[in-house]
Amino acid sequence: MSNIEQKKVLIALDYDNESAALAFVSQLSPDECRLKVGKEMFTYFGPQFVKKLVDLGFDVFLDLKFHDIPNTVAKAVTAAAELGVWMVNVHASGGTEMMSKAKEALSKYGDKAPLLIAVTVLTSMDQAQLSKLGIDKTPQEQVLYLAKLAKESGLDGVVCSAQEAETLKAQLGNEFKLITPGIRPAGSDAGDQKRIMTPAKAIEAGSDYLVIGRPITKAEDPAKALRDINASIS
Ligand SMILES: O=C(O)c1cc(=O)[nH]c(=O)n1[C@@H]1O[C@H](COP(=O)(O)O)[C@@H](O)[C@H]1O
Repeated sequence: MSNIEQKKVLIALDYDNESAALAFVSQLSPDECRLKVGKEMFTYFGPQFVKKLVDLGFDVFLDLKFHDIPNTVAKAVTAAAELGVWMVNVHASGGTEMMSKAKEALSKYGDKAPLLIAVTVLTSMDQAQLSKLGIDKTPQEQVLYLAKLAKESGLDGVVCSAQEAETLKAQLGNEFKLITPGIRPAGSDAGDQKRIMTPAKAIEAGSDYLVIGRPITKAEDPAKALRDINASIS
């Protein structure tokens, strides 16, 4: 298995304890996965924690899902680029002006700019949840609609569920990256995730990267859980 194939897994480091997170990370190699830092760890441990992971040689996805006015988001993604992260995200529902301004702000980093990704419809949402927000489309239709806006705005890809991956690849092309959370190996607990798929099926459907948290971090042997998932998608 090549390193490129092995690095399709982005592990969601959703810990409330920095030492526990770092002890877990010490069992991993930057050749076998990338790491995602989200709102919980960033709020507890801040940019210093992100820097530690970057300094250990990991590609870091800073998952703060920025959603604000264009000026604020452009400055926030600039701060992410200064941290040296590999990927950063915004909510597509922040609009095309917000997304374009964020992309423009990263242009000065050239090859070193983080990938800029838009969240479409959260994988914890289903049709009933969308209807409650007054959105009359199916999750699939809404994801496609927002992903088209993200592409028009110059973004590098979207976060969606693997259930939409096939349609998005067909409509938006192979270069447009699909980052898919809601990944559950067969038999594992879905938890709060609604639109789920197994790692192998997600890759088959066209996912470029799999975001996986609890099925790895809460496993009895997390390093083995990662190895098993990598083996299942090789
Ligand atoms: O942007 C994300 O990473 C994200 C988007 C989304 O639609 N759904 C989603 O679950 N996520 C993140 O992906 C991770 C999934 O973790 P697990 O459900 O534990 O595998 C969490 O850190 C979520 O914040």
